[in-house]
Amino acid sequence: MTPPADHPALPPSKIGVLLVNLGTPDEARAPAVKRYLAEFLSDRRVVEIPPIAWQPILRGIILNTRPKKSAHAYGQVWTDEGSPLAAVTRAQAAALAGSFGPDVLVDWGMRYGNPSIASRLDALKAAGCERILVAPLYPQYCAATTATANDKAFAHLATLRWQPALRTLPPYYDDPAYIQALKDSVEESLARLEFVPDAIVVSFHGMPKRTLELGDPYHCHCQKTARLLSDAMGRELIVAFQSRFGRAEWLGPATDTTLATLPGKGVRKVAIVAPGFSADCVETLEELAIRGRESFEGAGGTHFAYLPCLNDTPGGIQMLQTLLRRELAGWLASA
Ligand SMILES: C=CC1=C(C)c2cc3[nH]c(cc4nc(cc5[nH]c(cc1n2)c(C)c5CCC(=O)O)C(CCC(=O)O)=C4C)c(C)c3C=C
Ligand SMILES: [Fe+2]
Ligand SMILES: [Fe+2]
Repeated sequence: MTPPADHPALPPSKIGVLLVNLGTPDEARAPAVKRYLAEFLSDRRVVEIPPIAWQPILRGIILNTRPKKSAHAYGQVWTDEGSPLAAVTRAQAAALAGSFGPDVLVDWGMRYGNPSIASRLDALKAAGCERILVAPLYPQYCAATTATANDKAFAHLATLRWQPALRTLPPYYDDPAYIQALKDSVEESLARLEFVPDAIVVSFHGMPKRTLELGDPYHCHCQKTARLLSDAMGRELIVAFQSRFGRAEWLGPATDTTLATLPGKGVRKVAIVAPGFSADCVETLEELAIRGRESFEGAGGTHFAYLPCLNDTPGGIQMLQTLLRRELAGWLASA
């Protein structure tokens, strides 16, 4: 039956999957980094200082000093496909395309910068997706990452007259598929090394300690991931937290201090892995693989290896397929 003119025909109903990661500058140059940091560090889920006190510090000091330093760090890891974080997230979406059948479209977006969550939700909706699974790619829940990604998606829905149905991917810090993928990836990377490490450091992104006291489960999620990985591998792992920012106390022990003290304790060969990052990025490739190595070797370490994230490896993609298929199951069954 032909619909009346004021009710245009819609494309057939589809399902969308939107992979979401943190975000990254458009270029490895200070002005682009400044734009990105201004948006990121103005998020009240990330910096929980009242704006009246924080914005003068951010605009008056941090955005005048940090972009240049960070742009240098980005410059050291930038690729032909752009920022590693964007390149890997794009590759993950491409590798997942078609995994769930022809009626499930897979796209990707960033919480800060481009492509924005709003623009990709609009694109999925325009392509006929009436149901969208938003998948923040953070294994460990944190209000500063998972919650703010979901907030942003729902805030965009608040602007729409005709909303798609939305669901979100829960954290997967203890999911057997995630732990198995990590174990396989770490063991494959270790097998390729030309040395046997005395110790393996597991480095998670840090957070202000106060967030743990306020009830954020992030620290517990990180510890559980590390314990399960340690059990699966049958060996001890050293847990540490990286990327400290600002003057407040952060979760510890700090990765840089840990790396600098290990040689003094007889650990001269080390491997380091960052299971909280679903994609390699400036925090892993520059902070760990470059500066971490400098700290360790500067303190007398002789062998250092950074083990890559799951990224778009076959094992990483298979793990994402398992997690996403589980969330899509109800929708696929009713399609
Ligand atoms: C208050 C500051 C910050 C908090 C809190 C924070 C939490 C947090 N971040 C990630 C993951 C990533 N962070 C990345 C970069 C990055 N993080 C901060 C600050 C905080 N992060 C800054 C200032 C930067 C930019 C780089 C720099 O200037 O040092 C990235 C990489 C982005 C990229 O472009 O490659 C990721 C990923 C998590 C998981 C987390 C809390 C659990
Ligand atoms: Fe961060
Ligand atoms: Fe960093």
